[in-house]
Amino acid sequence: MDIEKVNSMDFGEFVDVFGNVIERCPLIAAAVWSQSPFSNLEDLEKHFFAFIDALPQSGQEGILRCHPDLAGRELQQGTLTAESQREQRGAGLTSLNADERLRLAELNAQYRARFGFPFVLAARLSDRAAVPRELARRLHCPPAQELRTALGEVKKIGHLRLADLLGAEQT
Ligand SMILES: NC(=O)NC1=NC(=O)NC1=O
Repeated sequence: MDIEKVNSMDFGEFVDVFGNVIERCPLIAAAVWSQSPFSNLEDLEKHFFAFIDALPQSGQEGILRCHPDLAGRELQQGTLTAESQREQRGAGLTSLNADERLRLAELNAQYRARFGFPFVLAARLSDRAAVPRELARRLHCPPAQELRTALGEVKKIGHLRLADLLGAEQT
């Protein structure tokens, strides 16, 4: 898909295509559409990220809370979005043994209890060994710093999802 195609989309098409660039936050795509036309992928991405950066902390934490846990209940129940399912499978999180799954569940619970939002990491850039290690490390970060780190991961996930969408059908 090229940027001309994106710029030709009406509101409904745009949100259909880009509504899950930020996990379960179609509002962001709905807001970004009004910034059309976009000069390229970087410009489109810049508007997604600017929306996130302009939110109050409650809104930014809300975005994090829209993310399913890594290797959590939704993965077990098969209720993940298609993108999230692909990302978590790609990181090997669908083939954890019982011990690995339990450890991740414990770490996720500790993290959420400390920060009030779930641990978010770009799974496609990680793997089954690195996820618990990174979670354990970030668990000790100061809350203000951890919010910034987690939002950085949301942007990495968004960047990869946008690249998939715009890179798709590239001949
Ligand atoms: N809590 C999370 O980090 N969730 C996720 N990271 C991804 O890359 N995909 C997800 O669903």
